[in-house]
Amino acid sequence: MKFSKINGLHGEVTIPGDKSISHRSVMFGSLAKGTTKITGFLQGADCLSTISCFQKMGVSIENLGDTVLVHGNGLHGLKKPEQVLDCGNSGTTTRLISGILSAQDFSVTLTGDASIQKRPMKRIMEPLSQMGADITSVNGNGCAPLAINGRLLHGIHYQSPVASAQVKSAILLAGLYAKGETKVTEPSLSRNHTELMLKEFGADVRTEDTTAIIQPAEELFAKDIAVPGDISSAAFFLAAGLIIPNSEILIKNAGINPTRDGMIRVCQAMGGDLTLLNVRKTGEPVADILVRTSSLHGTDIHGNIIPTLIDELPMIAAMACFAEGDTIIRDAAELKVKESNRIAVMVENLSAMGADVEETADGMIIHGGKPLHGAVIDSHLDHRIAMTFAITAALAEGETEILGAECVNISYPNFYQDLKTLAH
Ligand SMILES: O=C(O)C1=C[C@@H](OP(=O)(O)O)[C@@H](O)[C@H](O)C1
Ligand SMILES: C=C(OP(=O)(O)O)C(=O)O
Repeated sequence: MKFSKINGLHGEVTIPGDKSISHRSVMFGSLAKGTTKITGFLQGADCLSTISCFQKMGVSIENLGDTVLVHGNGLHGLKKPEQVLDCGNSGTTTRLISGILSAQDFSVTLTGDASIQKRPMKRIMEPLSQMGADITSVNGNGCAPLAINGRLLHGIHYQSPVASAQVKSAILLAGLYAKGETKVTEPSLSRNHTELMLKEFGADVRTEDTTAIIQPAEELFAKDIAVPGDISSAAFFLAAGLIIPNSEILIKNAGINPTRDGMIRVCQAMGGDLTLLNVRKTGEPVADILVRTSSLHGTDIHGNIIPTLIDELPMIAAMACFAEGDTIIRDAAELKVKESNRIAVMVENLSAMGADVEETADGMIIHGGKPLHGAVIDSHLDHRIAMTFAITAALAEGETEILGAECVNISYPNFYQDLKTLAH
């Protein structure tokens, strides 16, 4: 797909549903008694993989488009699937479902696409095994396919070496079924949707500092969920509105959970003109964000803020190319184990466009201010990389071609249409 310069963005864009919350709504709804009505569900390929996995385990799920009805089977109502469960491209599906499956009374094999089969699963296999789970990597490489023989589990207190909501959630979900209390302490707080939502479904879960604590549950109960817009999807238009000259856009319905709002804080620290309007609660806090073209300056991004903007770092790195001075991103080694190695892929592609950017062991240094030119960009079939470069191309001289651009269907199927509408 080919992209070129944009002279300004104007108008409004309504952000599609949050991917993390959409996955969890289907999972927790499937384990609850009664019907969970989900509105604002993200119809991205990852969330459809989650629906398909639970349907294969006997849960009746009606996908009506924006609304999804999950007719839950109760905490102990999943059935052994007849086929292998295919998690597609979704790390969230693979890791969270593993926590649930470790405690069922059947065996199952989980797999996914070529990218999923390279992503690290030891990070969940180790703590789940400590809880008594029987979970193995079929090829012995610590990656999917995973063979899980459901077992009786017991609670643990796990000190996670990484701030990862997927690791934390896998353990908490296993903890729903375990004997005794389960605790997860992480080095800094990752997104807390599992804790907030499981509580709404009736589980006894609480947070103390960076420790999440769950008690075993007898039942979960259906709960209607209004999914807020995904701040990680909004991030592309936040950046675009700030860096594309002559822009003024209203980004509607963005979730602003404090464990996810690092992008907003970084844009402000760089001198971005952002105004949060109509701040409200639809389960989680939500706002409309007014963005205007701004002169940005470089910043230092490291420490506890990293998990709150982990998926936004590719876009932030590209945005920093248009800021005055240096932007230093540290403590972000997790980027290497996403859908692609997002440090290497960002440095490779930004450099191809003429940017002055250095790869470091746990991040990047971006020397802003160099004019960019069009190039052929390999998305490595990573949706965040494709969207980042569709925006970056809007500021580059000449044409940019993005290979594998259709992979945006993972998290934002209408992304290119929305960009086109704002550009007119
Ligand atoms: O729990 C979640 O929904 C997610 C957690 C993050 O992954 P990690 O837990 O691996 O950091 C994030 O990158 C991913 O897009 C979604
Ligand atoms: C890392 C991501 O997702 P997942 O881990 O669910 O594949 C992402 O959406 O950027």
